Amino acid sequence: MQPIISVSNLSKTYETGFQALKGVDLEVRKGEIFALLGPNGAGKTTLISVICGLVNRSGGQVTVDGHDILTDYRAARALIGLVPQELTTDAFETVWATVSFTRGLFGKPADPAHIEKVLRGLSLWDKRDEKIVTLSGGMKRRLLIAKALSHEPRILFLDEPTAGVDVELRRDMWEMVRGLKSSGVTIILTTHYIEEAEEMADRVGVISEGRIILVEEKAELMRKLGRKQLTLQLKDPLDALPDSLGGHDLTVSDDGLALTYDYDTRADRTGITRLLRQLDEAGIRFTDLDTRQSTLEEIFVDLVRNDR
Ligand SMILES: Nc1ncnc2c1ncn2[C@@H]1O[C@H](COP(=O)(O)OP(=O)(O)OP(=O)(O)O)[C@@H](O)[C@H]1O
Repeated sequence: MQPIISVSNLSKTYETGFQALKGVDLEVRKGEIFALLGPNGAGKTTLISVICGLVNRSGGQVTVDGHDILTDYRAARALIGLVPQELTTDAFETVWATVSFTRGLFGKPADPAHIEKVLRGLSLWDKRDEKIVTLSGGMKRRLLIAKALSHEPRILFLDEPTAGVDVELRRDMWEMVRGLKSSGVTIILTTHYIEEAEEMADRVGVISEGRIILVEEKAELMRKLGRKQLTLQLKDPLDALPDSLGGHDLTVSDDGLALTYDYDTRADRTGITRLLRQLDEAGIRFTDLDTRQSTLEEIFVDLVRNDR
């Protein structure tokens, strides 16, 4: 599929000499939800700030729907809506005025019907005449999104959209993001919350210390890298593992009634057949069994650790 954003060999060194991006290559596909995951300070905000033209690159190239972000800045920027982490807007403006004004900044003609739709979609319609200072934290977050959508962008960046928001707002945001995707908007979100990527993303990119260490389809990522855990509920408690089972990655629960076996779904042999045979030979009976796939969180922690 045609990429809508292409980043190649992008680097960024801040004035302090700190190299926040080290040769990033990334393509975001049209219409997808792309989650950029990474620990604190990994370079997520720097990367999206460069793509949105807020921070100058030190090297490399970025195009947005074919427009170079430097030489063709206006065209590139007009396609993008950015929901930053914090609100930096005139506190004494009303909700309606600030969202309408933001649209104008992108050279778009006034369109009260669109602004109304955006405000209603974010439950801000009743607050349209209120001054920003009077809004709650959650309402301010909604306002940030309204501003970003005011000029009907084709690409929406959400920088840690749900950090510190309540469950209701998080749910509303996820619903809004799904709605935007179904209308063809490409969404890139940065997050610390793995469940957010797991819930929302089509693809996941992991960034660590200024480098993209992995880009994968979410489902593929979980399938390929996921470790699985097999838990056997034992008929009789086990005091200790018999020597014959010493070769397996096994743990006995404190009460001796559950045995867990960790295995790698990528391995040619998972060892399950052998394990079950050896259990039988050792006279260990079980009453139930289940398997559990690693979460994206576990995968992510593993990836970042291995990269060090
Ligand atoms: N203006 C700046 N000058 C110098 N260093 C900076 C500047 N902005 C960011 N950095 C450094 O660049 C690194 C990457 O920062 P960035 O904000 O991109 O990370 P992040 O992945 O978004 O982190 P977080 O999840 O904490 O928001 C950090 O070490 C940060 O201290």
